Amino acid sequence: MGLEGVEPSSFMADFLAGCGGYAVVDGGLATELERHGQDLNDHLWSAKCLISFPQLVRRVHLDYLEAGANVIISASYQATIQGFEAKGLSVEEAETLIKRSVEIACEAREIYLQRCAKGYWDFFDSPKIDRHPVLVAASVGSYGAYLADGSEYSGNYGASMTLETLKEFHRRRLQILANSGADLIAFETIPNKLEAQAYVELLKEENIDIPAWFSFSSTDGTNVVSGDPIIECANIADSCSQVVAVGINCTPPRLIHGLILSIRKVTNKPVIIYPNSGETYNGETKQWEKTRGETEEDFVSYVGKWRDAGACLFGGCCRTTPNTIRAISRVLFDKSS
Ligand code: MET
Ligand SMILES: [Zn+2]
Repeated sequence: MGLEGVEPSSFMADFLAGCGGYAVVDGGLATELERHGQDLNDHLWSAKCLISFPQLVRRVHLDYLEAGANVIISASYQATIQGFEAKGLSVEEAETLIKRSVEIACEAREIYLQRCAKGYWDFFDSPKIDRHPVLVAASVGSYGAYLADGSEYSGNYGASMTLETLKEFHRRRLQILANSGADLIAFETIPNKLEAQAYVELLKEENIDIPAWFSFSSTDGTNVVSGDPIIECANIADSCSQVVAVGINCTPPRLIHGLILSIRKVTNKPVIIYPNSGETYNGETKQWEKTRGETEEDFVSYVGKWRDAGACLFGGCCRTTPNTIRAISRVLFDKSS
């Protein structure tokens, strides 16, 4: 199926065509930094690494590119001016770090493309990789991700939360990311309708001139984490002409198929999915817990089914690794090695 029946904007259509019909998105960033030994048990999460170990952030982006990713997502998910200020940084320093997150991803792309041009990989006898188009997506995490109090996974911001408050929270970072050299904005792990609406209005009010994707998360396969129906959320994304893909991230693989079908009922925009490993994050203990024993093999065995259901962009979220991405790439492009 793939692109059949889908009318993406020319931006996404051209990109997908250049990738061979489907695109591979990277895998978990913060959890991969943790796997490399970083202690990110902090309100800033992956953004902490922008300060303490930017070379590692670049290395992980590069690992994902080598694994076959066509899209890498910047380490700005939890990088907010308000969060950096709370750590004692000035507004100027915070803004520089947010911009830097995209620059680091662009540097990784540059290194990768240079290596491809030089045939570096053949020389080192690494798995052969084709030169492929690469986009840098600037990550925007939710207000709940900034709060780092679990509301990222409940979508519950309290009765007094308003659209205007959310817009003001996100406005400045979005302006910075839109002018950072990123190809598009990745609004990730959106937990409720209100925040999706805030993003739509901000894209318009701020005349953001790069495209965006909207990606929601779910724990029941029908609603996003707040309980708002995925269909209503996808409708909001569909209403915005700058949105070039709509989908799901940081959600267990077993729920993805049904969610793709729901999203496709209300939009013809390309569907993006990048599930987590199937483990569950416990906000209190701040640990990932095994749930139904989903393994990497299970994850990858779903990919063909997700493609048949109409998804066009495939990657991984928390606790997935470059190995997951390599396997997705093999399934999609039928690579023998
Ligand atoms: C909680 S979802 C996190 C998404 C982010 N792009 C990351 O991988 O770190
Ligand atoms: Zn995640």
